[in-house]
Amino acid sequence: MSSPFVVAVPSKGRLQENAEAFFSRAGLTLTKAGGVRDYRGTIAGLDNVEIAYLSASEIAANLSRGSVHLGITGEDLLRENIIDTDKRVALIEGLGFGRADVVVAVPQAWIDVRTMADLDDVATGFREQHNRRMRVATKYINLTRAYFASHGVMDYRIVESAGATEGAPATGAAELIVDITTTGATLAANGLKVLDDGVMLRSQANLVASRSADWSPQARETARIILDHIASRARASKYKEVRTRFAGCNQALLDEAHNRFGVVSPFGGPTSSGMVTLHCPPAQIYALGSFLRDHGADTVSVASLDYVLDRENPLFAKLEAFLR
Ligand SMILES: Nc1ncnc2c1ncn2[C@@H]1O[C@H](COP(=O)(O)OP(=O)(O)OP(=O)(O)O)[C@@H](O)[C@H]1O
Ligand SMILES: O=P(O)(O)OC[C@H]1O[C@H](OP(=O)(O)OP(=O)(O)O)[C@H](O)[C@@H]1O
Ligand SMILES: [Mg+2]
Repeated sequence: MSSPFVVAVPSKGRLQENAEAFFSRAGLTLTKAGGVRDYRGTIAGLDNVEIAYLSASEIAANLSRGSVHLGITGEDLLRENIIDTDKRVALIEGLGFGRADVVVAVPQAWIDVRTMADLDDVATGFREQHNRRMRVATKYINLTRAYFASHGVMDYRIVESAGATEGAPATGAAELIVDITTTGATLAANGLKVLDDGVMLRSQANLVASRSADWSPQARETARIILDHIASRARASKYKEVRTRFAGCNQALLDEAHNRFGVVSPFGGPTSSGMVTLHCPPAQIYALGSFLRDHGADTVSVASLDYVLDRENPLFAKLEAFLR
């Protein structure tokens, strides 16, 4: 038997729920043979695929070392934990959940400090005045070093923080912090503010591929099938299906609909009786329906799409380009 194709999925919390829902929408049902406490699973109908339930940071580590082929984890963890991130892993697709900004935050009481340049001034002054460097509490050590260096801030030192980072300035453990924020509630509760140019990274959960996994021809074929499911669902959710039939429906009208509303006609132009099926971005549905009626349509029907299977698979194309 050949070695399994491994997909790493977050093992707890919001990321797990969202990741399972994401696979399920793509028609891929994850099942745990041994119940909720099992840390191995399968995908219904896909033999030789193993699901590994791991913490989000372990997923980044496993992708880096190649012990899983695909995984879902946050971009922040990838960029922090993998040197030369874009050489070791490919971020195939942002998934729209697990959103969090990695930010530089200082006490609100520092009213004159609004930017990284202000912070640089304060850092220099701090060192002269206190004879030691200003401390930054964070678990994002590599991201912080790179970002501070890119803004020319040198006079600081990092205090590694495992948790409750936002409390560090109040307890005197550090002068400022770098951490993730989603709603801003935790920063506000701790009397901190984000610098105007202090957003280091806008992170979200990504579908990620490992360069150093065992990419045998069979593994590539499995990836193609999984990514084909995902791409067909992604393509479907970008459009609604619009159908109509009226005598005045012609190619010129469709060209105008394409230019004005971003409509595509996947099955070609109108038939001789003016019947046509269009795909239209959801936000333009009403505008398109009005346009078609203005030009003679009596009825325009609009339906949601579950899957659109195209010959092209942009996600697999991205993986192939990365592995080349
Ligand atoms: N409000 C949030 N709190 C924590 N993580 C969040 C939040 N919003 C999004 N995320 C993302 O979720 C990921 C972290 O998930 P999680 O806390 O489960 O992983 P972990 O750090 O590996 O686990 P642990 O906290 O047990 O060490 C990161 O990519 C992070 O950006
Ligand atoms: O901007 P906000 O919406 O307030 O979210 C940010 C906070 O949420 C996370 O902690 P969480 O409570 O998830 O616990 P964790 O640190 O154990 O992940 C994160 O570590 C921040 O502290
Ligand atoms: Mg966490």
